[in-house]
Amino acid sequence: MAEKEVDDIRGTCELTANSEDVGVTEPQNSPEDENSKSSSSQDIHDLKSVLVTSVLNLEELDVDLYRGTHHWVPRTQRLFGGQIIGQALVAAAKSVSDNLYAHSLHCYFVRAGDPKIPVLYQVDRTRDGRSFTVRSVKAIQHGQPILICQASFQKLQLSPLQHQFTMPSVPPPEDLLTVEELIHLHLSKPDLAENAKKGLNKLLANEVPIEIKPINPSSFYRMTPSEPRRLFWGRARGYIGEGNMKLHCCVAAYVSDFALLGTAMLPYPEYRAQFVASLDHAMWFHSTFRSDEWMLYECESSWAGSSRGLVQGRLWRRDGVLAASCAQEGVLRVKPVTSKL
Ligand SMILES: CC(C)(COP(=O)(O)OP(=O)(O)OC[C@H]1O[C@@H](n2cnc3c(N)ncnc32)[C@H](O)[C@@H]1OP(=O)(O)O)[C@@H](O)C(=O)NCCC(=O)NCCSC(=O)CCCCC(=O)O
Repeated sequence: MAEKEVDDIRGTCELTANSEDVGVTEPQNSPEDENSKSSSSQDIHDLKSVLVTSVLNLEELDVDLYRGTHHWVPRTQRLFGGQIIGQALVAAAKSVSDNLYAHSLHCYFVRAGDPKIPVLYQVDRTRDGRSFTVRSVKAIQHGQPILICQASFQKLQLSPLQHQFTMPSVPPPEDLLTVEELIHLHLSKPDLAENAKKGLNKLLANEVPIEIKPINPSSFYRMTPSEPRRLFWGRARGYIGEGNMKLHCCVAAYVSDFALLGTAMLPYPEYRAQFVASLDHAMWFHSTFRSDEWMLYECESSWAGSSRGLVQGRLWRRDGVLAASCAQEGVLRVKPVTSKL
């Protein structure tokens, strides 16, 4: 395996990070949750997800002021964007009443997050309306904002207007391998270089709180040039349970930053990332879902240029209901694979 391939697997795997009662969405035109668990997957869900016991479990310091810590930090040594978004949504949701559900959020990542210290979340109660309520959250480190986020919440309101795209047809998660199983497959190759083995073994030691099953592993890992589109099944590792949609939205916000921006690099395997970071992230919640059950994440990039890339994501329940959509722009500074610089 080439060094770049290990790097790409590492880049993708490392971008899953680390969070009890949160405070975010509910059934908007919600069909029944048909995402029932298969008995074969039950055993690995016996342990509560570290996402709910740790990362999304913020400490309340004062009114509308919270502190979040990190469970996992990517190799880049800057905080995982999904963690900051998920924690910001938890903080926002804590100041809204139980009959309000998150329907959208809009964030800018203005500075890199420092993994050595916790993050403070300061909530501003921007507006409380009859139907919609808006919160602004500043994530702060070293006295300066690292993320600014607006989140909007709505009372449950039904409507006769309902449509959605159709979910792509893909093999079910039961027929696919997890990232860890794929790594084991690579490790079993007799001609694998020692440094590649070392890199892959390090990856296996990572405690990534999300389980991933790529639909097409070779394009997922940029082994061949492909259209800027990436599909994978994903779910929170461990048990979360049904009932708390607020929490599931925060977990989904966390997951939504995973492997999204890298989609814009899929057509260019001859380049490797030199500096890749998300600049902004928006998300819309459409329906009830369980983030600890398999959901299809469909990522596509509509544009790249000017050292930036634009990507869109759709999160599907396995019964075909569109649960959430997101969009993100990021910095993409690259260098040729052959470059030693
Ligand atoms: C750094 C951000 C994006 C702002 O950039 P800029 O305005 O350029 O800030 P500076 O502080 O002036 O520079 C930072 C750094 O970059 C170098 N730089 C600047 N311009 C250029 C250039 N044209 N060419 C080359 N290098 C340039 C500059 O010299 C500095 O280098 P250094 O001195 O070595 O530090 C800023 O807004 C920011 O950091 N925002 C936070 C972004 C973030 O942390 N996002 C969340 C994490 S990323 C993530 O979790 C998702 C990744 C997904 C990847 C995937 O899906 O595969």
